[in-house]
Amino acid sequence: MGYSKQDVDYSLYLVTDSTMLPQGTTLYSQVEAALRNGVTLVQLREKETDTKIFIEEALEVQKLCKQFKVPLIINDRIDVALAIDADGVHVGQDDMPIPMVRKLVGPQKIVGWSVGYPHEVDQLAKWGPGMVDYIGIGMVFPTSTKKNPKKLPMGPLGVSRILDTLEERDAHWCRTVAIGGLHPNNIERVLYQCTSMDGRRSVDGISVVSDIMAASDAGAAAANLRQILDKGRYSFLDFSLCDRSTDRETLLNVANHIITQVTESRPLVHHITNKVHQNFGANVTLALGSSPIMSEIKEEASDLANVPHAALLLNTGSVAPIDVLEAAIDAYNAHKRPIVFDPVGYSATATRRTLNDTLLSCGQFTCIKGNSGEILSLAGMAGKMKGVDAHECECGKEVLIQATRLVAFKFKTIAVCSGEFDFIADGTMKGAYSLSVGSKGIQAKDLPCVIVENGSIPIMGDITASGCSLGSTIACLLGGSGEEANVFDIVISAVALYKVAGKLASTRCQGSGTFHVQLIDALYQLFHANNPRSWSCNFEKL
Ligand SMILES: Cc1nc(C(=O)O)sc1CCOP(=O)(O)O
Ligand SMILES: C=C1C=NC(C(F)(F)F)=NC1=N
Repeated sequence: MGYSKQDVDYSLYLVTDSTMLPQGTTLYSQVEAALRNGVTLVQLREKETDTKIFIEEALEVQKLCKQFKVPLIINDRIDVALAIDADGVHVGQDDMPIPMVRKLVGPQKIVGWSVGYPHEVDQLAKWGPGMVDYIGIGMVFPTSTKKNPKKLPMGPLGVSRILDTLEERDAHWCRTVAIGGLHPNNIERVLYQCTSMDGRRSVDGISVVSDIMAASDAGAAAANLRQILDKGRYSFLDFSLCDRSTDRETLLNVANHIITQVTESRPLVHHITNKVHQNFGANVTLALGSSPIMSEIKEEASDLANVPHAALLLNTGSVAPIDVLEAAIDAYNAHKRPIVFDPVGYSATATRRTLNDTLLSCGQFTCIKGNSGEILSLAGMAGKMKGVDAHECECGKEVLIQATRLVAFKFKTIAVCSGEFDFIADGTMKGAYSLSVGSKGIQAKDLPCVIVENGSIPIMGDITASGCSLGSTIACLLGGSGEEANVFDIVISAVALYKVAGKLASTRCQGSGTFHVQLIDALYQLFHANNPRSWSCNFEKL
């Protein structure tokens, strides 16, 4: 190998499989086309091939790799790797133990290991730098390529957890690739979402089998993956994620402009929400000059996402089947339209936690909004909760600010923690992602955060769907905004509008029944007056 192990480029790692070759292609034609179009590392993985043929294939593939100066890794078969003097080997958890592999291949060869759990990183760290050079983190998404998988898909959150463990164990020498069900429709999201909490690590590359090996045009498939890797920006919205300073003056101007745009565009706000919220959410949406639709029909999700200015409010108090929710997330992500996610009762029960975790791993949300209990749980700070109900969470502002920033960072989203004080943090990083270096040192504590408050409104907690309808309000403003708007400003404007309306309604109502009606009136009046300068709430920019 004419280069040192440190120089290996893990960015686009092809793992071969001869059982899925399309008509008219061969193992060699697919590998060569892939090498010609940006693959930087090749692993020969032929689980069903006899040794003699495997050796012949390995020697042929080795010639191709040498032509393109790309290292060749042999999967599992240490004997074959030694026989042809390959550049390295990759072994799984049930294959030959790593220390034995290292002893056989010597210090110069690349040794890769399949890792699916943090405890396997603990072992790798114990062995130290001379053993494992890189790990394949998988499987990220479901895949039919790996027969009898022993692991469940871990999702982007699972990848981030492995990256965190590498950082915690200071395994700085170890490189990483993600693998499992990776395709053009989800790779940007993996690169964007999978960063360690210390801001220092993201995966060094992605590894694919079927996206290239089963492609009728392997060169085009590889080139497409290459451009995704080099792009460095996940544009999950068709409007900008540009940064904007949110001082009060600017913000009030922006709020006025956003409301004007909503008025002109009358956004379609697609609610998938719980039965209690449906009627009230529809009336809040209408009061805000927007058009509500409550649809839980899987087949129409794509048509609705395609309607100009559509936005999705996904409130997991809904009892819609999970495949409907996942289809809606896919549709709105595919159409680059905003999704507001309200993980109602997150972690209150194991069922809800599992449902919410599944949804969190299957898409990119523009905004995640919850009460303090939900946000603390999402942040992994549930220990700070006193009870599951928001009112009982008497933890201080500092803790809630920290939790809101952690949720924003973990999910690369605009996180909203609603309560007497509303906390809003921007973790979108303007959609930027980089291989290897994570968020370039930016951590949750560094994220922009704004506090909106307007005095306490106790009666807000005495009506149904008051929190859920903040979600409707955020979705209306996100749906109606134009391409130059900034998502952080839009969400802050929506939170402020809702807070001012709540306060106004609480001074006019005679009880919780009229509060409901007064809240809709206040939203209607504030929206149509469109005079944010008159809004009484305070902003604090941290
Ligand atoms: C070889 C392999 N290892 C996995 C793991 O999770 O360790 S998943 C996998 C197959 C990945 O194939 P595709 O890119 O076609 O989904
Ligand atoms: C099972 C595997 C898991 N990961 C990888 C790679 F991505 F290449 F590291 N290769 C494998 N064969």
